[in-house]
Amino acid sequence: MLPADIEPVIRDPKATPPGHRIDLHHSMCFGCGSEAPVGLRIEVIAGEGLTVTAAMKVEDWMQGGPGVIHGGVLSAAFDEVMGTSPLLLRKPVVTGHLEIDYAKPIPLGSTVHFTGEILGGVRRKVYTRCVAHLGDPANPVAAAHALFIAIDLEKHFSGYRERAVHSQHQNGA
Ligand SMILES: CCCCC/C=C\C/C=C\C/C=C\C/C=C\CCCC(=O)SCCNC(=O)CCNC(=O)[C@H](O)C(C)(C)COP(=O)(O)OP(=O)(O)OC[C@H]1O[C@@H](n2cnc3c(N)ncnc32)[C@H](O)[C@@H]1OP(=O)(O)O
Repeated sequence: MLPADIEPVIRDPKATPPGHRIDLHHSMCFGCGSEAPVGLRIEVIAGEGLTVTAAMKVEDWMQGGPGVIHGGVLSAAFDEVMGTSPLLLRKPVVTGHLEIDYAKPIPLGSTVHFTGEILGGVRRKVYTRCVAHLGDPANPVAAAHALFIAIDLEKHFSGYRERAVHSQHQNGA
């Protein structure tokens, strides 16, 4: 999936320091928003270099097959974790392509641990990967690759902002 012309990218010196939450999105986001009525509420933590980590408790409402997580919920979680990582480059992005390998069923009640990293970039394209496990990094339960495209925030959302759902505490993103 990685292109032949992929180039190394460099963490921005002003990026969120390792160990701190990367918190530049909005509170009503399905993936990370603390005020979204339904959502994953994932906190993505900056790691060293081009890495991020996150954890997500698998709640009953995330059920797909009996007793296990729905694949789309896991996909959304991967999207959130990997989509936040380009903020280490101080680049806001949207998802262009996302692919998941589901290796093992993930039981309700478990905690999924994510480790993501930026692999490189080409022009506006940022290539990432992420691995998920349930506590033992040597036993992954799923893995993902995704391509994100850097955007101009104002331009990209200009035609949609009047539809935005706002929290009671802010005017929205
Ligand atoms: C403080 C402010 C707070 C505001 C917060 C709001 C947003 C913040 C955003 C991010 C920051 C924070 C955290 C993010 C957290 C989670 C992430 C979740 C992300 C999502 O869940 S987001 C929803 C799903 N996502 C979409 O809603 C995208 C719909 N889509 C489009 O909006 C356009 O499609 C777009 C913009 C992608 C491209 O359009 P465009 O016209 O700008 O550019 P263009 O087409 O030229 O593509 C440029 C280069 O990407 C290549 N390319 C494009 N698409 C490709 C594909 N699918 N496969 C392979 N390559 C692809 C081209 O081939 C070209 O490559 P090359 O350079 O080689 O020519």
